[in-house]
Order: sequence, then C-alpha cells, then structure tokens
Amino acid sequence: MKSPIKTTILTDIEGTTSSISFVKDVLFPYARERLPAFVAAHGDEPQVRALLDQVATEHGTMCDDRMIVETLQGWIDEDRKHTALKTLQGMIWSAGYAHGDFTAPLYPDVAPALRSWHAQGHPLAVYSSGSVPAQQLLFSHSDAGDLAPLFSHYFDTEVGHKRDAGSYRVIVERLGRPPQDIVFLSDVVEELDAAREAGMRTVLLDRREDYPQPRLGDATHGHVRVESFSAIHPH
Ligand SMILES: CSCCC(=O)C(=O)COP(=O)(O)O
Ligand SMILES: [Mg+2]
Repeated sequence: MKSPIKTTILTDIEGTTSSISFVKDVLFPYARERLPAFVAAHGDEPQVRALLDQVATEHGTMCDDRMIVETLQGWIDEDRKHTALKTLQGMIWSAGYAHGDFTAPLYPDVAPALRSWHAQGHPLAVYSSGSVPAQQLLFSHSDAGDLAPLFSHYFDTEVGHKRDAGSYRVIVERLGRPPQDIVFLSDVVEELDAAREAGMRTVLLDRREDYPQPRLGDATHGHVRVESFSAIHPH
C-alpha cells in the first residue's frame, strides 16, 4: 500500500521554538556589543565588505565604518529584519556559540515534538528572519542537543519578508509540495495570514511566557491556536 504523504512542518523560531527573551536579551545585545570589533577585524573580507556596502548605500550619505556600525546598531535596536544585518549577526553569533558564550534554549515541548515528527516521517523546515547559518547554529547548539539534522530545508529573508504571501509561495515551490500539505507554525498572526494566503495551513503558537494575555476570539485571525508543540498532531 502506498504510504500517505506526510504534512511538512515549517516553523518560525523567535516566539515559536525559542523565547523572545533569548533573541532580544541574549543574541541581539551580543551582536550589538561586538559589531565594532567585528567590523574592524573583518571589514576587509569581501563578503563582509559587500554587506557593509549595502548598509552604506541604504544609509544614503557618504558613510565610514563607524557610521555603518552605528546604523547597524540602530537597526538592532529597532529589530529591523534587514538581510545584511541578519547575515552579519549570524557571523558574530557563530563565534559566540563556538566560544561557549551561550547555547540556545528551546521551549521544553519543542525538541520532543520535532524528534517525534521526524521519526514519523514528517519533513521539517525552518523559516526565520535570522539568516540560514544563524538558524543552523541555533538548532545545532540547542540545550536539547544537535537538532539541525532533523531539518531538510532552511529559509530566511532571501525568499522575501515573513509578512508577504509571495515569500510563502517561493517556499512552496522550493519544498515541492502542495501548499495544503504544509503547516506553518508562528507566534505572529500577520505571518500566518501571509502563509494562509499562499495556501498553507497555519497554527498560532500562543506562548504564555511571551504573550501573557492569551490571544482568543478575533485576535487569532481564525488560525488554529495552541500553547505548546505537544498539542500539534500533524497527519
Ligand atoms: C536564527 S535565530 C535569530 C532570530 C532573529 O534574528 C530574528 O530576527 C527572529 O526572527 P523570527 O523570524 O525567528 O521571529
Ligand atoms: Mg516569531
């Protein structure tokens, strides 16, 4: 008998697998503080220079490295999901993980669910504003061990922004699955709205730690709402 197609699970990171506080209070300050030294040490490397030049172009005026660093630090403070910033942050976090300055905490329900879904044959993928290398670092240095091999695909803002339906259409194309066979997990209703517009199924993660007021009724925008991965049973 032909085995049924298993739902592909596409997950967000911040507020879905990992607390907002880990990203905002650990990762972002770590990158912010080390940006000046990182740019001084690596600013002449072609890949880093190209990213810094993108920032300078966007800044609009003649910009030296000090101004570029200040611009990037301002973007970190604003939580801008800019692809060049996210790539540079990932490079700085790489050293942080390598030096053991931090590991990546996951909500306690996440690793058991990911392992179980993987064992059942569900393809797993990530879509986060953090760069693909940053996503891989996070899952390979999780408090629950190396989970990176569980995922077959990683997507970042190279496919587009998370609130644009077009980004999810690109992901559908790259996953090679019908959109209705993909379920997107996120804590942000605007992201879920965009995924639903592209035809995906959606689940709102409503984490009590990050969202003390439960989002009920109209606030869920009609998305299935759960508080834990353990309440998700894909087929
Ligand atoms: C890859 S971990 C860092 C996450 C990050 O930089 C970020 O901006 C969070 O975005 P998400 O799309 O995971 O909510
Ligand atoms: Mg999120």
